[in-house]
Amino acid sequence: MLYTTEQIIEKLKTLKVVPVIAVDDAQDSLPLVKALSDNGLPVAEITFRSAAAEESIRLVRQHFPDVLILAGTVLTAEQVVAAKNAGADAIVTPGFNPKIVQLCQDLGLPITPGVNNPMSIEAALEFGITAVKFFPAEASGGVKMIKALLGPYGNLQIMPTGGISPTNIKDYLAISNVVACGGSWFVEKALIKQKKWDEIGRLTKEVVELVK
Ligand SMILES: O=C[C@H](O)COP(=O)(O)O
Ligand SMILES: CC(=O)C(=O)O
Repeated sequence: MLYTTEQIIEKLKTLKVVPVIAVDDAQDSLPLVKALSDNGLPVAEITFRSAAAEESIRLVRQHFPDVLILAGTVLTAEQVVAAKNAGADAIVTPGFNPKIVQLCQDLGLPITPGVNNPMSIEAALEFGITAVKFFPAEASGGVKMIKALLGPYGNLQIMPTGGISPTNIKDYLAISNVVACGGSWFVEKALIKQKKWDEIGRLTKEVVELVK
């Protein structure tokens, strides 16, 4: 089913954490998403940083119909179409690309574009978008920068990503405009490569407990 942006944001608010993943072998996405889902995180941002992204989204959609799938690192129109056809619930981009935003809006596909300054935020507002990714969060000034941006742009709903870890995630989530944080520390490429599903499950449980 197609969710609205509002429904996606509501789901993200309950989940609080979004695993940002890149798998080289699409088959790995199944035990990976099972480890996440079984341990309290039925969500994955599957990024087009690997050639296996489209197939991974398709497999996860087939095997885990209830898992929220965000397609991440979407940089081209072709990737938007591929992600939609494979069954992604929403598109996430690292930066603000008006062509990608327009295409998603034309397709009725929710998009959370990346912003990290007033200029990109105002570009998003021009498209009627108030739910944004703040990327790269830590390198762009982190919690301090978000608080400064919320002065003029107090109605934003924000998903910080980039440099989030167990040591700072609670500081981000303490800001009421932050709906969820993206992160890869518990789904690192090395863990996936070595098929450490139990370890990923353990780390997932840890982060779910941490943000409760
Ligand atoms: O760029 C990487 C992803 O957006 C997630 O960031 P991270 O690896 O710092 O958690
Ligand atoms: C970082 C991010 O938001 C992305 O790659 O989509």
